[in-house]
Amino acid sequence: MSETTMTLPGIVITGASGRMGQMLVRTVSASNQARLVACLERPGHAWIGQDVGIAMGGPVLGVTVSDDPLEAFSKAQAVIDFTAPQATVEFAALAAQARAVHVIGTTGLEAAHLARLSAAARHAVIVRAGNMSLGVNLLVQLTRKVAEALDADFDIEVVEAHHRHKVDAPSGTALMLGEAAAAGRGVNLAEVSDSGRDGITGARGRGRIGFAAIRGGDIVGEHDVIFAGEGERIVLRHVATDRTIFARGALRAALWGQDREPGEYSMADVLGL
Ligand SMILES: NC(=O)C1=CN([C@@H]2O[C@H](COP(=O)(O)OP(=O)(O)OC[C@H]3O[C@@H](n4cnc5c(N)ncnc54)[C@H](OP(=O)(O)O)[C@@H]3O)[C@@H](O)[C@H]2O)C=CC1
Ligand SMILES: O=C(O)C1=N[C@H](C(=O)O)C[C@H](O)C1
Repeated sequence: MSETTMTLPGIVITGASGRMGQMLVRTVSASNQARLVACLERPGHAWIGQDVGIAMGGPVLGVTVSDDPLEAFSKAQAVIDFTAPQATVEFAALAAQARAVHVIGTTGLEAAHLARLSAAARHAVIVRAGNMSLGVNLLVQLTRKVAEALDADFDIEVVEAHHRHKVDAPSGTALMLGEAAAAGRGVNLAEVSDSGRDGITGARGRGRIGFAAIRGGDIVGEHDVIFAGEGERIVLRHVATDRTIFARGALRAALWGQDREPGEYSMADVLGL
């Protein structure tokens, strides 16, 4: 490794065998702005002890998959984490201890998880977003603007579609879009949210923000924000066709977070939106 390469920020990928984990390993190892320094999986995982490139069915990458986060984080400047809520809060405490930037793509986080992330962010930088793509983060801004411009004569519905393996609903992106719509309207999402309608639900309430989720096949991620009025309808849409958009966003966040003050940041901060 050259001296210049050694000075690049070192990145750890958690959940390296996952759909996003593998995409992140490819993106970081191909980057000339960062170094892949460690890959993590849980104890007992079949990949532990193997070279991550070989485990992925490709060429040797020179990084052995480990189950020791503390040791991995101690040699890194950033941790990119697309795993599951419980794992993410545990990684946040360890990343803060190591003063490594923690980029969190994990969705399905509840209030108790978010409180633990806020505690960790007192000591280190956390960048978290339910969607790390440029397109969705622009869509969030557009949603807020359209919601600001229209009154409650326009019903707002967020419809999302994902692959059959997704475990949380509404998606993290749908919630970001719902929050943006609520902010545009000057209301609190928790007070107007309708999700999972089924049976005799009664007529739609004025001013509610609805969510619907589709799960099937290999859909990467699709989101519509519908503003439905009398005689017209506005639909804002984002369609993801390749997970590299999320991985590129996450790497950008990891680089952006270097030398920032401890705290909680979003992709809107990273992208300057
Ligand atoms: N913000 C964004 O832009 C995006 C966010 N996501 C989110 O990222 C997350 C992961 O998605 P995806 O890659 O599709 O999921 P996968 O299930 O494919 O991958 C998750 C990985 O995390 C590992 N993991 C889960 N729990 C633990 C744990 N307790 N300790 C260590 N490792 C653990 C899994 O290991 P094991 O198999 O052993 O359970 C697996 O390797 C989801 O929350 C998803 O919504 C996804 C795409 C974009
Ligand atoms: O689980 C996924 O796959 C995705 N999750 C994120 C979400 O919950 O919105 C982002 C993207 O849509 C893919």
